[in-house]
Amino acid sequence: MKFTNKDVLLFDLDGTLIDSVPDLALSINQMLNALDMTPYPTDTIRSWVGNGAAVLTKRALSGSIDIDPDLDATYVEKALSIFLSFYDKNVCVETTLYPNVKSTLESLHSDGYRLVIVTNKPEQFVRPILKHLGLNDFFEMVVGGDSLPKRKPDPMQLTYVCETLGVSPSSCLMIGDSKNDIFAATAADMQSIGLTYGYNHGEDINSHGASLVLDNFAGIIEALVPITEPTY
Ligand SMILES: O=C(O)COP(=O)(O)O
Ligand SMILES: [Mg+2]
Repeated sequence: MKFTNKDVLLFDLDGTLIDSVPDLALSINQMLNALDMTPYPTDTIRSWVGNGAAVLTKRALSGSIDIDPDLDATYVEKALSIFLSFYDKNVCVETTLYPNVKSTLESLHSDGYRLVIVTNKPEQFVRPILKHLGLNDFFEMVVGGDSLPKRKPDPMQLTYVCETLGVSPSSCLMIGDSKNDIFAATAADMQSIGLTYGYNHGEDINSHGASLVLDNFAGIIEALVPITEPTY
């Protein structure tokens, strides 16, 4: 599978560019500890990541990916604000880049692709993490999970990128580790690449209809037919 005529590459963040679970798990467990609740193993928390901070908090309070419908809204608000304040202090302590991410983004950027982050993570954390890991200058735009009324798997963030940059969905490619990324791309009429090494709630990324599935981030370069200068 090769992609042609792609100008804009939309990247998911957590589970795609960065392994942020160590810092997320630490902050979730600090929050649970502050509320006198039992902490969870990192692997359990990993399977809850991908739908934004509020959903992660509700899953942690429920002790399950399936949110307890009887959670008290005021209690959730309090827990979320505790989680966010702990995460704010530990946003990039043990977070790492996945293999080949930096070199691949560098190459795509210098080849003239326009690079955008579309994440469900709250926007306030995104640029600080990108700066810390030396990726910030590659991205001309960041859309967070709280930047708009809806987030992935809704297509709103992706459509917003198209409108803001003045491009059509057919000239964009969404790249992510979770079904939320693939479903959002499909709903926005965009092609997509799924990456196998991320979180995806323990599910197989092959089963969600991605245009292509890759094991290695560096494979993105080979999957793209290079943008060529117009010939006169
Ligand atoms: O739920 C999160 O915060 C992670 O979001 P992402 O995988 O869309 O970057
Ligand atoms: Mg992700």
